[in-house]
Amino acid sequence: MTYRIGYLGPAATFTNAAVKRFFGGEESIPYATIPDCMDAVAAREIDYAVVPLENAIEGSVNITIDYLVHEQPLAIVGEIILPIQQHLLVHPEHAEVWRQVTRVCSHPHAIAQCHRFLNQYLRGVPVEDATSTSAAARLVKEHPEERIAAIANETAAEAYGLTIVHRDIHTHQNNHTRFIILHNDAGVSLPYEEPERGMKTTLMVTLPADHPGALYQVLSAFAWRKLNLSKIESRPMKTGLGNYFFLIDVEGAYDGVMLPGAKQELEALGCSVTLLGSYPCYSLKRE
Ligand SMILES: O=C(O)C(=O)C[C@]1(C(=O)O)C=C[C@@H](O)C=C1
Repeated sequence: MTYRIGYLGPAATFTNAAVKRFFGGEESIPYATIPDCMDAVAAREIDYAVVPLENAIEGSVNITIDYLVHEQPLAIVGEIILPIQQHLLVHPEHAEVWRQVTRVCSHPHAIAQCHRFLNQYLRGVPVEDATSTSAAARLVKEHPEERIAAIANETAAEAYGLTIVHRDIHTHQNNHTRFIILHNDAGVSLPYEEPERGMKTTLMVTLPADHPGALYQVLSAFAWRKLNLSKIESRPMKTGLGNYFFLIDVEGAYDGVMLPGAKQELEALGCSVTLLGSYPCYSLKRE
């Protein structure tokens, strides 16, 4: 059976690279935005959506977290980590004069990953957001009459016939992005090899009321069970200033007694706890 995998398009985004390398020969379908891609899973147009969640330099992709929590409650069924290399691309006609570009376009997360380069080499040049890195590359291809640069990957340069005029322009070299695989059914397991990075569980926790030590109590439910947290992040509930939920990543699968026990303890304290997924974690190597 072939699966249909949705990703943030057009072709040659980093998300597309993660899908191609992880899902191999499955059918992949581009969507213009992350929410579109998630809605398509909910509507059962596709089997899985792959969306970016966090970058090593720029941090969380808030739209992914917020849409998952507030709008489209899909299950996280897998994680893929991909090495990220950002390059500066221009139309071949402008390769010699790339320092004279009049604007730089890319996905906001990619722009943020390259601030040092932009400050050093293209200070003062207007920077414009695109829906993805490859959407920016496509724009450059479609407007040879304008001197536009895109920040994107090598595959985008090939796909849109652009010249890479500066390689590896991301500010910190150890650049990686975490992508999550979303599905309608939390019970589905990925039909792939054993994950080399083991299992992880993501919980969304809201506190009953703000009081001294509330977060400490939450953390202690994990601490005395020796459950290792790999990430904790607060995001606004969007119900008013000062109201937050916490996203907590715990090493290990949601099985046995420890993690379900921690969830029960938090609920006994009056917290609301939602299991967003318990899933295998894969890492792709630099090609
Ligand atoms: O625009 C792309 O190429 C994407 O796949 C999106 C995205 C992101 O949202 O973080 C993915 C990886 C990189 O960190 C930069 C951009």
